[in-house]
Parts: sequence; structure tokens; C-alpha cells
Amino acid sequence: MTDNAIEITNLSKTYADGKTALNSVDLAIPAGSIFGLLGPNGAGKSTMINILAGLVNKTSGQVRIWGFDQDVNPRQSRAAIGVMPQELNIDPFFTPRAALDVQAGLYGVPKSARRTDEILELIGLSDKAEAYARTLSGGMRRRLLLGKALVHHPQVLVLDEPTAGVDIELRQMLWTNVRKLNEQGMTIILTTHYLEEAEAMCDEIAIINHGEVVVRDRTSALLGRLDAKTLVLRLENPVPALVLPGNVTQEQRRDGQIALTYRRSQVSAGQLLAAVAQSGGVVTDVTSEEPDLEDVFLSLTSGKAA
Ligand SMILES: Nc1ncnc2c1ncn2[C@@H]1O[C@H](COP(=O)(O)OP(=O)(O)OP(=O)(O)O)[C@@H](O)[C@H]1O
Repeated sequence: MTDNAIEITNLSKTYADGKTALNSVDLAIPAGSIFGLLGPNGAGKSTMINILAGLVNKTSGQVRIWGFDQDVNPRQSRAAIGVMPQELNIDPFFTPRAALDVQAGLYGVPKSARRTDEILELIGLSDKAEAYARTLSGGMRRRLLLGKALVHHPQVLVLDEPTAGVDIELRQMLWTNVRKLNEQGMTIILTTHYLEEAEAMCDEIAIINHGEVVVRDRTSALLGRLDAKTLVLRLENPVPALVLPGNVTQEQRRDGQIALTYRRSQVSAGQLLAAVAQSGGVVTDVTSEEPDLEDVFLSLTSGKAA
């Protein structure tokens, strides 16, 4: 067991055309976590995943997977990681059972150590084990890709946009599987464009922009970084002019409620409610809205103030 499943040090990648996709990236991913890799299109996520998977050669830097340096122990570091890719690259003439067996063979898993039936069960394809892949639905193919990433029992599983364009049922199934694998001790790294998904699934998140890690933190701490907060009030009677402390913005919602957005560092919810009462407002209901990951993401990748 190692503390960090992945240790990336000073990692850079410049493609042959001169495009720098990663610029001196340092990133440690704790063993046992579900770790989110987020960033706008072209940020460098796929490049990083492809380097981890051994599909793209880095220009410089060091990558350790499960304690194995990619350059010193290429075989062990490759054996420690499984990648579920974005594209549905499945041989149409193989059955799911054959596809899993071939993949296990590629990784040198001896027949006695293969868990083909267990994996088929996990991905819900036991009853399709002998069907030609070309007869499988898109969702089934995607599940087969997850199965293929698991044949060599990797300690680290990378999911590259696993739920892009899939229906809710498949998404739920994928997440149930991912949680189950994580509970069994597998470290999960996932890229997603669905920030809600990252917020719900990931313990920690790194946001990449222009080939650099702009932030890396626990998901809860990232959300806590944002100072803005909103109180939504329902008042017994309309109040013509609320007198509020400076810097509080007021918005009339369509349902008659009033949203007050304030900075936690400047004013408290109690002070705000007291100011409403002093202005003659009788509050009948109050809820609060927290900033979400999308706010954090936008503030870090577009330079917009949080
Ligand atoms: N094979 C390549 N040759 C040249 N440039 C490339 C190559 N692959 C990626 N790039 C460039 O490197 C940068 C990072 O791309 P990458 O695919 O890693 O980003 P990404 O964060 O995965 O984006 P997306 O979310 O769109 O998949 C982009 O500017 C891209 O155009």
C-alpha cells in the first residue's frame, strides 16, 4: 500500500507541432480516493490520462503509479492502472466474454486468475456474455469498456468522461459500480464535464487550465472557498425599500421571494435578517443557497471573480 496512488512531478508535454499541453504539473492523488480531474476543453486532461495509461510519451517529468516509476518499472506501473476510454473502441466480432479474455491475455493474466464471470456480473452483461459485440447497445458497449479496464485487477481505475451522453439509468449503474469498486479499495480518477457529478462523487478535485493545475483541494474545501452566499426570503408583505448593509445585492424572484446575495466575510446572515426586520419586513420563510462547483470552476478558469 502506498499513500499516493499517483505521483506526478514536474510533468510537461509538448506535442510534435509545438503545442504545449502540460506545463510542469505536480499532482499527487491519494490512494483510496475518488479524484476528479476537471477543466475546460483543451486544458490537458486527456494528455495527462494518456500519459498515465502509457499511450502518450511525456516530454519531461516523473510519473509514479502505485509507487512504480513509469521509466524505471514500466511493466509494474502499467499493471497498476486500468483506463476506461471515451471512445467505444470495441471489436464488433468479439463476444463480451472473448473481449475480456483477450484483454486479460494482453495483460498476461493467467487463466486461473481471470475473473471473467465476476466482471460480467458487475457490468451487468452476464446474459450477453456470448452475444457479438456488434449486437450490443451503446450503453452495453460502454459497460464492456469498464469491464476491459478491470481485467488485470488494477489498483487505480481511470474513467475518461464515462457518462458523456449516456442515459440516466446507465449513469446510475456506472456510479454504483464505481462506488462499489472504491469501497473495495480501488482508487478512482475521473474526468467529467458534469460538475454536479464531480461534486457528488469526488472526495478531491484538481482543476486544470492551459496545461497547469490551477487548484487542487478537497471538494468541500473548494466549495468553502467561495465567499458569496445567498439568502432567499419570503416576506409577509412587500416592503418598498429594504435598507441593507453595503455590498448586498437584492433580486426579486419570480415566485415573489427576495434573494439577498452577500459576502460571508463582510456580513452575517443574522445582521442581514436584522436589517430586513428594521426595514419593516416580516420574514415568513428563509432558505440559503450555497455556491456550487460551477461557480468555483468558472471563477478559476475564466478569471471571473467569485
Ligand atoms: N496529438 C496531438 N497533437 C498536437 N496537439 C495536441 C494533440 N493532442 C492534444 N493536443 C493539444 O493539446 C492541448 C490539450 O489537449 P487535451 O486533449 O489533453 O485536452 P482535454 O483537457 O482533454 O480537452 P477535452 O476536454 O476537450 O478532451 C489542446 O490544445 C490540444 O489541441
